[in-house]
Amino acid sequence: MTERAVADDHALAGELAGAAGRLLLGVRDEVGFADARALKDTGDLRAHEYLMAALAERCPGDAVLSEEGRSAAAGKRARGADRAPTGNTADAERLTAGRVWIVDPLDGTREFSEEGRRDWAVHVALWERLPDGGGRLAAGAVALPAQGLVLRTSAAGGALLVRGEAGEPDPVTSGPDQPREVPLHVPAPDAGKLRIAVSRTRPPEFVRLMAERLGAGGGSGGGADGPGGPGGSGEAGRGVDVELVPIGSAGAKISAVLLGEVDAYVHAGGQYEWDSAAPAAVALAAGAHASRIDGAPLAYNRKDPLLPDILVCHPVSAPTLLTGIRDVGAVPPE
Ligand SMILES: Nc1ncnc2c1ncn2[C@@H]1O[C@H](COP(=O)(O)O)[C@@H](OP(=O)(O)O)[C@H]1O
Ligand SMILES: [Mg+2]
Repeated sequence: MTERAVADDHALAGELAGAAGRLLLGVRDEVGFADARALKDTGDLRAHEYLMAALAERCPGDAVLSEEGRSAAAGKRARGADRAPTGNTADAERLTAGRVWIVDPLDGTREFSEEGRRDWAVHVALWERLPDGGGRLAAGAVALPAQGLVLRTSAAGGALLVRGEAGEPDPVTSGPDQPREVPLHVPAPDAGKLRIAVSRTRPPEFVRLMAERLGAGGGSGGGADGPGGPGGSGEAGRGVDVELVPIGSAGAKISAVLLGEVDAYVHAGGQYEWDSAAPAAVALAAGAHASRIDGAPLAYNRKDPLLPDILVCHPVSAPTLLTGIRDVGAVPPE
């Protein structure tokens, strides 16, 4: 039986993601931007080691699956490191564990190494085994250190936006008269418009095709919101004004959906459980739709952590997007 070392896993996820985020801001200051490889390696390793040590101390007995913990098995060390990173819980143990922390110590490593970019994140999620043998994301937090924000699940149910936890509070959005913690609900899109976040470096080709089709009023119109698009009038032939917005980091893109900066995130072609576990936990708690691009639920703590595609949006947009994705032939075969 796993010993529960904390009363509130949600607050702990937020605290650890925020602290790792502050540490990463310090690494940016210390290492600088002249050698991008050195900055990426140092950031990955330091945030990973911090989270591994903090989870071992605060939640002894829980299993951990971290992006950087894989390198330990391969005996890989970051440049300048005197040893390989602390390893993940062995697969045999993780796959029978009751509680598994799924963490990405630095998501959007490329953007972290580019001066001035704010689209990188720290992901901390908790997966919990259910009595029926299945599992669910029980808690999650995404820190956006360069934006001074943490988005996390709440013990009361729902999600919270916490300002100033991961870094300096943004002076535009935070001040003495602004509450530090506010409930977070995914906003509905404007009628007839869809801003879709895509990878800066690996945008799936089908998203552009889908945008063109939706813009031309195409699609099989299977969505509950009709062929006019999310919140649209549903008049046949009227297109949705689709804009593709390149953003780095899965966590930053899903946060952008929850903060109303974009309306959806669509990705395919490759990704792992740590890239989406924490942001998906927060998104679902904030009332968003989060699924595979064929509409199937996202499943975590599998033997193979590959989880190559994802759709996150307001539930009102999900039928249009799932239909649009299917119509351009992007749904992978079973
Ligand atoms: N085709 C692919 N294969 C493997 N990982 C991918 C991928 N596309 C995106 N990712 C991972 O998903 C995260 C977000 O990517 P992007 O910024 O391109 O949207 C990145 O995580 P890391 O930065 O932790 O490596 C990236 O490595
Ligand atoms: Mg990642």
